[in-house]
Amino acid sequence: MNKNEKTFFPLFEFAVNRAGVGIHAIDRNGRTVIYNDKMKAIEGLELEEVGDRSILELFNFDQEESTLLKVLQSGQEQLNVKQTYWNRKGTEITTINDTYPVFHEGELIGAVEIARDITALEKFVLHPLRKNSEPATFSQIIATSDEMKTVISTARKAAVTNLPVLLVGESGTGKDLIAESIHNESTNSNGPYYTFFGHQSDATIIDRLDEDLNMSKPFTLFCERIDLLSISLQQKLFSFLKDSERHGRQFIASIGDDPVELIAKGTLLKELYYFFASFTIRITPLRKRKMDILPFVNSYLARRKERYGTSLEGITTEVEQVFLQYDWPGNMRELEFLLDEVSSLATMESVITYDMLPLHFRLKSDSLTETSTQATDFIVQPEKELMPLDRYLKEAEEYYLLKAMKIHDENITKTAQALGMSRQNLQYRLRKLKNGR
Ligand SMILES: Nc1ncnc2c1ncn2[C@@H]1O[C@H](COP(=O)(O)OP(=O)(O)OP(=O)(O)O)[C@@H](O)[C@H]1O
Repeated sequence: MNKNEKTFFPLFEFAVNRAGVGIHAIDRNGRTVIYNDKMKAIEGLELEEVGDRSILELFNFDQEESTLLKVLQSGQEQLNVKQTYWNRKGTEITTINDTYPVFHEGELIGAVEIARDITALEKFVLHPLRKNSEPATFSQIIATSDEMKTVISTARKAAVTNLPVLLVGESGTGKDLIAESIHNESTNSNGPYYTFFGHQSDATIIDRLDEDLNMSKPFTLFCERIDLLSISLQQKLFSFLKDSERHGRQFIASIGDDPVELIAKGTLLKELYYFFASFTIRITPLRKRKMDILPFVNSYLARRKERYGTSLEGITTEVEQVFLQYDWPGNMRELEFLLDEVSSLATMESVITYDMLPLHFRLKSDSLTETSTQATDFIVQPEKELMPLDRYLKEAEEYYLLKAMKIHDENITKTAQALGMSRQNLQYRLRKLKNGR
């Protein structure tokens, strides 16, 4: 570094770290030379971990997977590439990336990626329709158990009264679906339905609520997981709600745990709780109302058959037993994802058999059943149909990594050591498996 560069380096460093976008630059050998604070926040990595290593080594990317490397190889910029992924803290992040090759005196010297975190914007969206393109209504909600029947009848009352509603339940229990059903069956159903996402919102979004919502009337605002907002943002949201209460406006909120406990822990503002508490609806976790599992499976398969003409119609008794014994920590969402995964791989089968369940699920439900999945599953058996090599390798890797993690009490450092790889590499692979699911 010459004298000029030395003097200005702290200025460059300061500016790069204060930038509101993530910046990641690599030199021509793929080594990281800039990795700013915003990028760390987005990707959940520390600079020390990125260090002087090439990103290939760090993440063990396939060459095609890294935009930075692709740009380095092709010398062509790639603009507006949207990516959604879970960083290693398990947070879902959506970014828009621009990646540029950098030339100096006609020679390619590296590449720079600029990432804009648009998670909050992406999530603050008008939600007129759900993923299945039909407006959610109570009739789509599976409610065979007494617990769910009570939930539905209370929610129907809430739809009529227009009073604020608080939905309490673990992740994946259907709070979102119920909130939207309340909207669609209320007198507000002709107005828009907005979702405000607690886990990715900031003060700007609350200001935008003020600007955007005060123009429309009537509307429903669903504040999802308010317990994930900081207390100061909860205060800001509370002031907005208090000032916006008018006829024709329905406010619904959800929280992930018992409100009394959340208030005691200091993660839920008492005033905000009281604002919503007039109709508090508690949704029991799926493990305590297993009666709803099989009706959900049947309804899912029937919907899929009707929509895509798929051949799957049911599950074997063995799979039924596994489903009924498993605890479903991710509730209906976990069951739905599992069925999505199985159905997308099915071809002509009409019944879901135990062998069709993905390995990660069979491993989790292993201890619950006699038919556990063992390493022998990876031995080629003449009576079984061969699976494509890439799927076999993926499943074998998943089996091996999860087993290794289990042996080392889920400790990343110890497992990585035992497997002879870096922590980052192991974390990257686990994250990739999770995203792949
Ligand atoms: N009783 C049910 N009947 C039919 N589908 C359901 C039911 N419960 C949940 N689902 C489906 O499961 C998935 C997850 O539900 P939803 O997003 O409403 O959960 P949530 O409680 O809002 O989760 P989070 O707290 O993580 O936002 C959705 O696709 C939803 O349609």
